[in-house]
Amino acid sequence: MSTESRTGVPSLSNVAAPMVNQSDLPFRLLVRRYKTSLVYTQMLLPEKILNDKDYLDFHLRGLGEPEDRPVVVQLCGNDPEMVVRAARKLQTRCDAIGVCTDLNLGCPQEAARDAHYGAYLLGQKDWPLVEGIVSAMSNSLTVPVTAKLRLCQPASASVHLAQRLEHAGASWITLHARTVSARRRRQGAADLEQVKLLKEALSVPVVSNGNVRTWADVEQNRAYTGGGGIMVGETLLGNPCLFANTVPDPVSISREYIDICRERPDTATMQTIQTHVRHFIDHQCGRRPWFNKFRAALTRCQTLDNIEDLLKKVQIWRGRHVLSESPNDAEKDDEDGTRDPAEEVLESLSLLQ
Ligand SMILES: Cc1cc2nc3c(=O)[nH]c(=O)nc-3n(C[C@H](O)[C@H](O)[C@H](O)COP(=O)(O)O)c2cc1C
Repeated sequence: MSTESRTGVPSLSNVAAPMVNQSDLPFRLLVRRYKTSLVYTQMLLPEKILNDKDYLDFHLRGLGEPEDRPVVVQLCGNDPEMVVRAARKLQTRCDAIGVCTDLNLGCPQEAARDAHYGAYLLGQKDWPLVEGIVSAMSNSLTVPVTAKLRLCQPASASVHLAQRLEHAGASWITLHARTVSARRRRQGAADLEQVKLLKEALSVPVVSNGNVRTWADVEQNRAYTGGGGIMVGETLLGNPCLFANTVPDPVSISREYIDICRERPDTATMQTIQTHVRHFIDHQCGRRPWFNKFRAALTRCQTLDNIEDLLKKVQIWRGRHVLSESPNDAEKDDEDGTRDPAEEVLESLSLLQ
């Protein structure tokens, strides 16, 4: 069945993945400008949605406004009743609610393991619980319910879990086709054969996720897995224009993101904004000799104005690098005593050392 013909299911063709601290409203709005058809929020904690007003207010700010549609709110958790209660608070602000059985990253990885949610619900003994969550949600909510899985172990078991979730009411399934134990977390190729098998076995749409680095990967992934949706995480952080098959100027895209942050105050923390800008610049300039200096200065920025001043400096560094014969010349230029206005502004703010 095509995604378009299924009532209530948004277009799943080009999907921005849920990313803790990185799926903020300004980033969601940015990727939408560049042919991302559907955007997830970061994984939200039901208990905090229900009991922590500041947390709720922060994540509700701007959520589901007309420019932020279609959006999927992702919830984690292992208590069906609590997940449903939290989802009820959010369902008028989104187009679907997703359950996360795919969390395997840094610190939250330990949180997920300790609190027993995310990828730690993929073991067979927990399948009835995951089924119970999906079924409780699909019986109680007015919006479609969806689930995002990592590969089970053995990988072939993923099809059985996904079939059970389809019967429990999931309107589509996303498969991040790597296993939880994949050593370097999100590195390594995704097992697209498993995505293909899942598509053959399910009648609901399947979204393929994992290891897309370029537009060519998007096309190859779609062709190999038999068409349909592609979800991208890390690469969109560096290149938010991936789905438009464009590589943006890193300074321009940083400024565009910052402009959105100004238009939507208090929807992203300073740390989130710094991380986005670092990814944008890193994507194309991570090997430049000045990158570490930039990175250190970025962490010292305290305001959007500070970051914009730093971006002026980046433009100058990049210009020197492009004009210079070797990358080292850019460093030499930097040390030859030549002054420029942006540098003076930054030094007065103690952003450069
Ligand atoms: C910074 C970061 C935060 C993430 N947070 C979440 C999350 O909240 N929920 C989730 O299901 N997956 C999360 N993931 C996993 C991604 O959604 C995605 O499944 C994974 O990165 C693989 O896709 P990729 O290879 O395109 O990055 C996160 C990934 C990154 C890089």
